[in-house]
Amino acid sequence: MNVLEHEWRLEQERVDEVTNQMAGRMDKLEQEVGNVRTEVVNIRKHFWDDVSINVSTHEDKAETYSSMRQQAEVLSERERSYRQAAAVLGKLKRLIKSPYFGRIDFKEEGQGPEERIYLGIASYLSEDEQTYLVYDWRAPISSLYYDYGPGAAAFETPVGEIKGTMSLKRQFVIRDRSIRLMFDTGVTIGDELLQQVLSRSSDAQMKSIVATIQKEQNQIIRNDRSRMLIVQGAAGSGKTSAALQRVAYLLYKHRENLQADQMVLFSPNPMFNSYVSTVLPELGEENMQQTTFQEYLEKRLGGQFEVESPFNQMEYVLTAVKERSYSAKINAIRYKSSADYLAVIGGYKDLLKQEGMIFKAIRFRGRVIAAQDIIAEKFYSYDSATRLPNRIVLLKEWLLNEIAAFEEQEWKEGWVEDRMELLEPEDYLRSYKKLRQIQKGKGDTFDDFDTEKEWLARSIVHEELKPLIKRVKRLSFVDIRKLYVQLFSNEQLFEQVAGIGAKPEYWQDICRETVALLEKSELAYEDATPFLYFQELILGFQSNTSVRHVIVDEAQDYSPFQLEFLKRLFPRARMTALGDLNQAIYAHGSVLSDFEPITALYGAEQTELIRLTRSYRSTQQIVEFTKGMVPGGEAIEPFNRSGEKPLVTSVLDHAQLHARITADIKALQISGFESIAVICKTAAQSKELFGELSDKFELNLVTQYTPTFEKGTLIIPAYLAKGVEFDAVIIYDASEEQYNRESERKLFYTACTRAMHLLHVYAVGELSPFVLAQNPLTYEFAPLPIDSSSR
Ligand SMILES: Nc1ncnc2c1ncn2[C@@H]1O[C@H](COP(=O)(O)OP(=O)(O)OP(=O)(O)O)[C@@H](O)[C@H]1O
Repeated sequence: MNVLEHEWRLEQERVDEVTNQMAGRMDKLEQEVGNVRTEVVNIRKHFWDDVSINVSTHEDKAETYSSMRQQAEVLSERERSYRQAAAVLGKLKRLIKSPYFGRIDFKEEGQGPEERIYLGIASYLSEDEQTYLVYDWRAPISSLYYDYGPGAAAFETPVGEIKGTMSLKRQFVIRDRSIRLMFDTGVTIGDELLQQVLSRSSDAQMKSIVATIQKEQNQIIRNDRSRMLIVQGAAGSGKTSAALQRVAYLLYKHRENLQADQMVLFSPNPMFNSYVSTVLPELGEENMQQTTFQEYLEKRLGGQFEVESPFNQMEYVLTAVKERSYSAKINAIRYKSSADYLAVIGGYKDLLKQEGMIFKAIRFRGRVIAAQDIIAEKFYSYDSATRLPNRIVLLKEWLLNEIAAFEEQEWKEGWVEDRMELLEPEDYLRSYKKLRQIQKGKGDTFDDFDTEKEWLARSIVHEELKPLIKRVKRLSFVDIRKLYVQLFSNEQLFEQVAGIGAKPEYWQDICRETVALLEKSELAYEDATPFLYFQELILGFQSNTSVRHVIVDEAQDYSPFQLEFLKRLFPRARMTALGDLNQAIYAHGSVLSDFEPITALYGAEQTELIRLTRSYRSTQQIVEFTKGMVPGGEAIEPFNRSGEKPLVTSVLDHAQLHARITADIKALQISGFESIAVICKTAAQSKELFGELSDKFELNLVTQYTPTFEKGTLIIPAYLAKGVEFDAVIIYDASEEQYNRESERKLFYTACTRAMHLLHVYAVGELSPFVLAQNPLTYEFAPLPIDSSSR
């Protein structure tokens, strides 16, 4: 038997020993969980049997109360034990099949013997609770595994750095309690293991990467210093993966005072949310909150406006190039997402402190309770040093008093009497009964016809005024919409806050379009965040102080407005912003194209930037082909995993394109590719292609409303494929006509970088310059067929 075989046998013996112990503990726990469950059920069933109820005297009442409390405490203690035992059992069920994935032998400088440390997804102690048989991958000592190879090594603990020497680093793949693979590794965590992991086929759900976290990713996961952590990473470099393991790490490190629902992930679309939702549960943690920025905007503005979705905006940007209003729209999008416009909104708010607020008159049945100018006058009579939102609150109180004073008189009006006569007998009776109850409480008698009539009249007025009072309480007397419109309809005002010459190109068109949409109660996507931001500056920010950590994926697609908004919305949270400049596909450009706005959010001293340049998703051949498409791409390093070169095929027309793609999909399915995506440029193109191909095989069309990510063959617009990956990618039409403008470069790059193992690019006619510019050695080329009979 050679050394390796001998070692393998010893390790398997240990696996057997540890998992046998686990099995023993699970048996005990299962029994315990069963017993506690029965107890809980019994206590609930007989709760009142053991409580002595006697309320005759004061003492008896106190005794009854204390006996009830005791019983409730017993119940909640038992429920707690049940939950705890069930959680441990759940953890063991996950651990037993694959108790650990790594081992390091480490000797601390100047301290006792060398220690063997085994790492798994959770820690596991020996029966006597003295020895860690498995360390949680998030324990301080576990970082040795990710940061060092054999040799001098050190790790941070809450009490300082511990130095020592690592003599062995070993990796395992254990399935069903048996070692399937075992490697002794160098500094990078086992290329062999990573090779294995990365050559798997893609999945409908993202996988955890704890066994193969790379050193630079570990820096992201364990970074707990900065208020803002920015990760700029190449496509497929593991930004999302690192962020999710980071959530798990933070939940572990701060388990005493951080819960999963205090962390929020902002994703690019709902489908992505479903794609990543299993990673944390796989690691034994509860999921964090997940949302999209659009969902938040809908929640806040959906009642007032029809808010355009970012995908509809994107569809317009990609398809309407030839429309007359196109350039104006693009300029509007850019300007309204810019730091300049953010400053304009801030300046406008400052101006409104002094003058210019617009209110809606408070009217009731056509009569004015408080006129616009009176409200404005009242507003500006408050101390100008008081913040706008506080002045609005004072104004609200004043208006409510005005309404109350109005109500005091209104019941005498003729319409009330008319209304009373129309009351149905049941309504009358109900009011009468209610009134009697109230009178009884006051100790008065109620027998006077006039009092009854007055009361009834007052209650009619009060009911009628309720909706108005509600609107005032919601502060809808502030005419935010008109105030916002002013910026685009009052040139002098705009110049006053923005300065002369600050207007973007196509200003007149932008103004016309903005006003027209708002009048129809529609809000373009580029206006939605500025509008909400402006509203909150005036009415006060709604903030969520319980959230402690915000993770923004695809942060390059967020405007400075949106980031500023998130900062204000979660004032007590730290932020992790993950992005890739080269995937900034929205027309408003990218915050990360210039780190300024994002760094400025919390200031340079509270901000850290980590770059990831190694790409893990795609084969070396795919990375070599795609990296040349984007500026700075030369810094992207492929992981050493080999595959076929991307295949670029030119076809004559769409009929031929469809025939080729159909044949390609069939061949890929036969070769066993489980997830195949045909990536189109737009939703419109995807829908059309789906119409062409859907009767040929099982096919799914992904739209902005698709809630979950499925395996199989699908058609998807490029911008919805962000963040996800497929075994094989077919680019629908990489022709010059489709991908030519500079703004389409990043979209094309994003589409191509979704491929893990295989990339096939088709084009009708002339190839896109983004393909032509690549080194011809990085791809295979099938030129235009001369003979169209090959169709
Ligand atoms: N350390 C790792 N071990 C194993 N797999 C990894 C590792 N890092 C990344 N991967 C894999 O690489 C792929 C890409 O990872 P991920 O989606 O997190 O990258 P990303 O940077 O967010 O990509 P993109 O910006 O292109 O959406 C995933 O399949 C992920 O599981």
